[in-house]
Amino acid sequence: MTGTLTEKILSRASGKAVSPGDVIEAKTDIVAFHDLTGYHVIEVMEKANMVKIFDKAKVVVAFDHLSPPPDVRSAEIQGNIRKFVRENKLPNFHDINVGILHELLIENYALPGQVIVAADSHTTTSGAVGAFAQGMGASDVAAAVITGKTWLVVPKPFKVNLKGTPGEWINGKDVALELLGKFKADYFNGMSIEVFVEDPKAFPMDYRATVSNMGIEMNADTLMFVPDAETRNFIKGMRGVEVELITPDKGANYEDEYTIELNRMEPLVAAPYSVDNVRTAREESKVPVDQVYIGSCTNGRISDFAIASKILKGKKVKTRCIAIPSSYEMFKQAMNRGYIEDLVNAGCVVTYGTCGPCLGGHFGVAGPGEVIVSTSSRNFRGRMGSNDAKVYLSGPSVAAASAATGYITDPRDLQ
Ligand SMILES: CC(C)[C@H](C(=O)O)[C@@H](O)C(=O)O
Ligand code: SF4
Repeated sequence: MTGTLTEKILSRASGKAVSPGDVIEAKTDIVAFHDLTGYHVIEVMEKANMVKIFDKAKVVVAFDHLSPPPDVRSAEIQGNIRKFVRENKLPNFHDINVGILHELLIENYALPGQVIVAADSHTTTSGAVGAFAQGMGASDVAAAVITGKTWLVVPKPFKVNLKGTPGEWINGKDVALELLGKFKADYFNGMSIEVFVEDPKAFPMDYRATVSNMGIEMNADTLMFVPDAETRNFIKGMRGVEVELITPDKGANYEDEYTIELNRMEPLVAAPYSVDNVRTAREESKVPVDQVYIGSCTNGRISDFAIASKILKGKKVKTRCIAIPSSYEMFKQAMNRGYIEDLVNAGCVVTYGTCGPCLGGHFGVAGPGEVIVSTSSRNFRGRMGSNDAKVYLSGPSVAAASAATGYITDPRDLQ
């Protein structure tokens, strides 16, 4: 039998040949939670009187949402989780100085062919390295922490082909927005998206992580890039290990497929209040902007900072601009390459490794009536603060260009 990537991974994890629609019990390779949901995961385990852990090495905990704690309640929650981590001797714990969970999973843990579940919807991000990664609620994650297993409905596979090479200002976000604009936010419900990249070098891991991250905005169960030379090089570069690549069989069956010609793409935005309200940045070029946010587990990686610094170096921002690399590692890389200095000199406020303004938590919450251009994942009403704020999602090139001019700006139109 020929299998898709989804079928091959889930067959391995469940110990039997699977097909779309099957309800299966799958072994989990990594189970993870963060401060905000970890609180509930632990509560579920304690209430059930089942505080045991299937494999301590396979549980990952990171502080990112309430981090560093903006209030007493958040500090208390983090304190309780630290205690749980200490008492259960969990080795893979990342306190406030490491970064956003999904970024840490890609940098340090996720491998092609794994099944990863975590108590956060953007767990799909690990699909970038070819893992079947799905976000789940706290109870399901608690069950996986205890048993090392989870139940799943095998999704229907959909194939996306990325052809050619993206232009200078195009990034993974534009591909995600293109898919959202074309198919809308609920089309991929019950499906897994498998992305085939024609030229592995043309679409690097950072871009892949952005697209996989937004897989959940497309309502897909997961969004995986078929592992290739880029996957191998990325993991070797980050962790010094060689990985085995798992790939779909030739002739595997997909529900449908869609091809994107990368060289024909233009910088896109998602206008308020929906991720699939997609337009070109040029169509929105009259909109004045109050604040720009460059960061989050969607677009806070080194290539995002490279683009932002290329645009803002030597300029002064005309909006408030907040820039947050998604992890300490990304911060250090951006610092060593001079990007942090460029952004600070341009007038940006920079910190690292927190969800911060992405979900209106802290570090730059949107005020009433304000217009925000953000590289993060969601733009529904109230997402980044006030219900009356308007959030436009974009990639880093449009975000940085908009900070430079004070209006939504396609970087090709910068003087
Ligand atoms: C708080 C958490 C449960 C949530 C998620 O699951 O995605 C958050 O990370 C988000 O991006 O909205
Ligand atoms: S950065 Fe935003 S999208 Fe990512 S986990 Fe944090 S709140 Fe969710």
